[in-house]
Amino acid sequence: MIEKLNDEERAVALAGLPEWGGVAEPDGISRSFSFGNFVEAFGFMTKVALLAEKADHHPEWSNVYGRVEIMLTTHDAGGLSQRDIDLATAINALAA
Ligand SMILES: C[C@H](O)[C@H](O)[C@H]1CNC2=NC(N)=NC(=O)C2=N1
Repeated sequence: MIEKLNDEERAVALAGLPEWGGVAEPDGISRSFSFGNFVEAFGFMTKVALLAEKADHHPEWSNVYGRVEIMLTTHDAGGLSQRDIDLATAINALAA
């Protein structure tokens, strides 16, 4: 069973993900991505979807034209876990 990160683990993880901010409710992290148009944004979402499915860890997200908002939390743990940090790191690599 995956567990929530403790305060120290959380601080270390967030320091390594400066583009991501903490979300209180639900306990997680979020990042906003901007693309030039809808096709680029949706192409990015398609890549994230494949990553997420492979990891069996799925984002809560929204898209408006070229903007994609992603929030990561672990339902099974009731908050932020290492699985969110791993997925955020992989998403950052995709967006780089
Ligand atoms: C049954 C299934 O494996 C679980 O519900 C997985 C799927 N994707 C998930 N995604 C996220 N973000 N949190 C989870 O706890 C989670 N659990």
